[in-house]
Amino acid sequence: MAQSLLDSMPGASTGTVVVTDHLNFWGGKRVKPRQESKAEAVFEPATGRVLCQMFPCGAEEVDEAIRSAHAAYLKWSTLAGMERARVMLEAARIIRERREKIAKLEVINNGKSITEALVDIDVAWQCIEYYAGLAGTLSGQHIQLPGGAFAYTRREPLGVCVGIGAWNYPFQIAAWKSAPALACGNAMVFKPSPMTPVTAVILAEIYKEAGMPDGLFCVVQGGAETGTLLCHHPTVAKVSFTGSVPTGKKVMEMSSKGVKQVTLELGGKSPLIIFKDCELENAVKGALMANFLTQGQVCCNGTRVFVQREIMPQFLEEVVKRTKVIPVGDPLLDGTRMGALISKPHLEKVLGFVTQAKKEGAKVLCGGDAFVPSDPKLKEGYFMSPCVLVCIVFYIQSFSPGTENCRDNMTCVKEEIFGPVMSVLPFDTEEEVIRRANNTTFGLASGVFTRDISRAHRVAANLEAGTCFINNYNISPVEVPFGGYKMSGFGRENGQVTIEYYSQLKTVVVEMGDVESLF
Ligand SMILES: NC(=O)c1ccc[n+]([C@@H]2O[C@H](COP(=O)([O-])OP(=O)(O)OC[C@H]3O[C@@H](n4cnc5c(N)ncnc54)[C@H](O)[C@@H]3O)[C@@H](O)[C@H]2O)c1
Ligand SMILES: C[N+](C)(C)CCCC=O
Repeated sequence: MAQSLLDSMPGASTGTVVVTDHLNFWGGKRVKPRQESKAEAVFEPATGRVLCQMFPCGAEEVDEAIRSAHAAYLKWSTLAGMERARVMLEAARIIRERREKIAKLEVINNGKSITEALVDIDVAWQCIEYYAGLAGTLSGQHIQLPGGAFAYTRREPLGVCVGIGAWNYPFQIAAWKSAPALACGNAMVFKPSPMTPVTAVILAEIYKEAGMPDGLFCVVQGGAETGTLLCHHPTVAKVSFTGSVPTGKKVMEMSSKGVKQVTLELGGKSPLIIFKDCELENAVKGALMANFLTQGQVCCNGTRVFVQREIMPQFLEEVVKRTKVIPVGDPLLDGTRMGALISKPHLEKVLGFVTQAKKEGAKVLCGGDAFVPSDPKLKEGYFMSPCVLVCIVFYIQSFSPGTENCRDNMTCVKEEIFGPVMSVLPFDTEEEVIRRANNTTFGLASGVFTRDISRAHRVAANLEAGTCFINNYNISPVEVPFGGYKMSGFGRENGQVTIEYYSQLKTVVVEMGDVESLF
């Protein structure tokens, strides 16, 4: 069925696709929803049109999906790593072959530009390929003990893992969670965001087509209620969650009841520090990459841009000049660089942050307004113009003039906006900027632009964040671990280390002589 949906993609344009296929998947097939009365409309962000209905799964459906995943796990986990790798490589090949069609569907459901969606799909198959490569390398240790006795360790899967995804990278998040899970011999039940239910089920079909046992990767649709059922289910061994901090806390609390392992990939308010000795053009490009991918709806975005005072005028001039010419519009057109935000309420929330920033004394240097493209079919879309705020408060009574705190206390500098809004702040010294950069409860990412190699590594070592980009931003190859410090979460996705988050170690102790009993 997905093939028929994907087959309609080459000719598809914004405003033309309607998805009527069932979006649940377990037991090796799409499953008709049972709670039709609970339907929720899913919108195409670029047009505001209804794309499909999302029917949340109830307790019976969640249980059925988990039982189907468990049955598949019993088969899959007995295969050798190399056997699992072959199937995963075939899945990666199929995704690569259908990348344009999957990317188009992702754009229609999410609103991001086709240029970015193609990269997301490429990252997804690369991730599956990477973990296929690791599947055959999973091994334990051999430990020699006195008297010829020995012990060895086995790296074993956890069982049925749950993946819960956010709406900003729907297909990629499903791949980032499932690839390491399946490589280790687990099964996964994945719940996409209710706002982007469409493409995870395509991944499920591709996994099946590649040769995975029925049920190995299941998709259940729904929101908080369905997520709660998944976190409480006794058969589930682990929950890997991507989303906001408040929901992450709930997931952790629910999972703790069943002593389930948890990975939390949460929000951020990451600092990007630009020193006066930087290569300015690269720093400007880095700041744009740090703020405007996926309409700014990226967890690791460097939204607090600290610029050393001496280069502030040049930096602002260049960053504003380039922000003003970002082509915003139909996300399916090759020339578009910024599409639509995920929903109308989210767009209003982001615009509200800009209004609040103005009230608190920030200056809007460009953008920050709702944007209506000239194409009539996009009139109801959720577009806004990318915004640069400069957060310098001189003589506002409610703040202490002349101190750094007054700027850093603005709402736009403290809270995750999750939209195309860059806040620029001046700084003077390295010591000061590190203190201010770390003055947040988040710790997902960070960045530094400088030509001074010692300073770059010193700053990277002192920033409290899971990632520090030196002289670039938002580069995350699948070989490199990704995850947060502080309230941005724990556990990692990507890289070799993630194998540890989807497997457990068994120790086997072997006696070669007689038992020496104390009794
Ligand atoms: N660190 C990362 O890798 C990463 C990546 C993408 C997004 N994010 C973060 O995600 C947020 C935006 O995404 P969002 O709006 O989808 O987040 P969200 O927390 O609202 O929802 C995330 C997922 O959790 C589900 N959910 C909601 N309530 C639940 C509950 N009680 N139990 C179980 N599941 C529940 C949702 O249906 C959705 O699938 C931002 O804060 C962003 O920074 C983080
Ligand atoms: C691929 N990026 C741009 C690093 C985003 C990772 C997922 C975060 O929202």
